[in-house]
Amino acid sequence: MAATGRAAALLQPVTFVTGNAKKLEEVRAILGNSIPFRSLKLDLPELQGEPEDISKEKARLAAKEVSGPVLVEDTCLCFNALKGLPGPYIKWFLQKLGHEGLNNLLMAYEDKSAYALCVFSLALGPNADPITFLGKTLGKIVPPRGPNDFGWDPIFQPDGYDQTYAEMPKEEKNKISHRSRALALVKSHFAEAKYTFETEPSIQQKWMRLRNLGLGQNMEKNKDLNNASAPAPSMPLLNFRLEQAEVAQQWR
Ligand SMILES: O=c1nc[nH]c2c1ncn2[C@H]1C[C@H](O)[C@@H](COP(=O)(O)OP(=O)(O)OP(=O)(O)O)O1
Ligand SMILES: [Mg+2]
Repeated sequence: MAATGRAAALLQPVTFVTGNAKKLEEVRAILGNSIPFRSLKLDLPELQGEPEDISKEKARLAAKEVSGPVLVEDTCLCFNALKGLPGPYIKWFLQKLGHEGLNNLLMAYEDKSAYALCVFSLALGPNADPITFLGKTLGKIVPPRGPNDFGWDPIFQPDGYDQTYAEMPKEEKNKISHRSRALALVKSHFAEAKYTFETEPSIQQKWMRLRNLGLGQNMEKNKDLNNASAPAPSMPLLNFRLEQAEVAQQWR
């Protein structure tokens, strides 16, 4: 299902899959109501390799898990003196070395410059080729300053600012961050592609219509599955929804 010419109809809203609550918080704040999405907390296995390949593979795995359209992202912190490392491995470097250890990695170098890189991948379904969106913010690595509530924020000071990401008000970080720059491209893509979404309430309305027409015998027992607050759909639920949507189509 490629986004060419005609608007693609997505059965479900896009699911943003991440195991990181702080990422989700920022994505929510940055996207607002611009793209209808829901979230699923899942720590996906990550391939080793180039950031774009890691992100794309995450999207493929996520789309299989969700059986629908997904958005994922992979974040890198790249030190220029180390030719881009730790890059996508920053999570493990941070976990093992902490902020001080990351600073120490650069002790032998004068060049403390670094960049934060965010690679979002959108997969429209389990068999679709993911599309990537890159956002980059240049800065430098400094001894930690500010609240320690999100990863390496206290040691990254973006160029042109005298505060670290951690010291900045959230809205300020979200204006210039690697994540917001990548999401600006995601937003433009959605605006251009004009995807249409089969939203939960409309599925529910169709279900009500079918039930009123006496076609809902098998659906009564699945009623709770159609609750909009139900957890993200598993394969059987998606099939069930598909059937419903298809049957509903005939009765439009
Ligand atoms: O804006 C950020 N400011 C500070 N730290 C950040 C930021 N964004 C990601 N991070 C941290 C989280 C993780 O330690 C590593 C990226 O690893 P990464 O695999 O992308 O994130 P994750 O495993 O926590 O969540 P996910 O389930 O989406 O893969 O950098
Ligand atoms: Mg991860």
